[in-house]
Amino acid sequence: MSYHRMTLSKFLLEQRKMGLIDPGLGSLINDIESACKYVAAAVSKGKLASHEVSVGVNVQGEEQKPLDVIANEIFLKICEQGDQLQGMVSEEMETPYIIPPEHRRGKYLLIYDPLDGSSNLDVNLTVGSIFSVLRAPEGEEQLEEKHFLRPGREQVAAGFTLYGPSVMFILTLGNGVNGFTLDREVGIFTLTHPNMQISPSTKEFAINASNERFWEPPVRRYVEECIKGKTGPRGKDFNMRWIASMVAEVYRILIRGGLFMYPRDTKDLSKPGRLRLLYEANPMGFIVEQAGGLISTGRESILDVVPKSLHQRIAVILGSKEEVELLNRYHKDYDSGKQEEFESPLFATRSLFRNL
Ligand SMILES: O=P(O)(O)OC[C@H]1O[C@](O)(COP(=O)(O)O)[C@@H](O)[C@@H]1O
Ligand SMILES: [Mg+2]
Ligand SMILES: [Mg+2]
Repeated sequence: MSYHRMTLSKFLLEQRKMGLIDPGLGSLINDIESACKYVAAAVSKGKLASHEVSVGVNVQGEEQKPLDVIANEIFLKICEQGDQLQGMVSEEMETPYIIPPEHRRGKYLLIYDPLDGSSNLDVNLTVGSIFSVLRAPEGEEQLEEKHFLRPGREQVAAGFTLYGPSVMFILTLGNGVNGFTLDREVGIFTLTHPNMQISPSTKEFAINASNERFWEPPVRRYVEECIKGKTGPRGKDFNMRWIASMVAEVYRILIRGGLFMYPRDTKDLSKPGRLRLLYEANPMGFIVEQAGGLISTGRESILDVVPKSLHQRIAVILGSKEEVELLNRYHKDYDSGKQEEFESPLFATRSLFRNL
């Protein structure tokens, strides 16, 4: 039983008492928490939850799963009724949802990925929801798309959930990262992972290696050196993971360190990365930096990027500080011409996994 632990509601109350958040933000996090519990219940029903939902192709051109649509609706309905928002942006909606006047009393904007890693639903692996909270503009008559296009540094809260063997809620309000586990029998999130910290060094990295031939030289150099292990320049053996579910990858990094990247590649030059800036990279970046890690494109901190569009994609490198710093250095070396070996046409045709 979990009754001796601090609940998420009590945690938010304490934050309010200490003057770290205002009551509106506390209520909004409570609404998001409720939405996540409903999504968790739907996800755990699997195919049983999926009937009678019409799915299509979302604005990214990706096929929606029924649970993407169900989770999106749950967030919309619960967070609108909570009266703390002016508007919402979601992976599953092309344009912002402006809260109708009768509920538009709040001071915040919510940006979310209702279900992350949804390609894992069919195989019953961990998925989650990701959210980012911004302050709504003051004194604006009309809320518009441009009001959501703000750098990640301006987030006032961010978090994600895991719908896995246990349901978890990871939260930052800008003063550290705390993890809560759902006690399913009583329906309450309780604080199980206070003050989460990412270790600065690691021996684990995560990348979708099937894209190897499209990687830029600095990324190839990094991965090659990790694979060489003890016999290479890193002088230690590395392990590799790829879950194809960013929420699960970031959680693993919060627990035991690591490096995760979906870097810029040449697969589709119209897309500067796979992951989305507003509802994947920014909230995860806020969490990772609050836990002592780093997030970068390889060339700049993601949290400083000024978004140009709602569904903008971006290169993501995040996790243990020393590894992200190393990758930043490799990008710098390459851009300044110092990484000559990797510019040679010979290297471009070599496979990291064949010729070691
Ligand atoms: O299938 P790939 O190319 O390995 O991509 C995996 C990545 O795509 C994502 O699933 C994208 O998220 P969505 O499921 O919300 O579209 C990430 O969670 C994950 O890191
Ligand atoms: Mg996602
Ligand atoms: Mg999604």
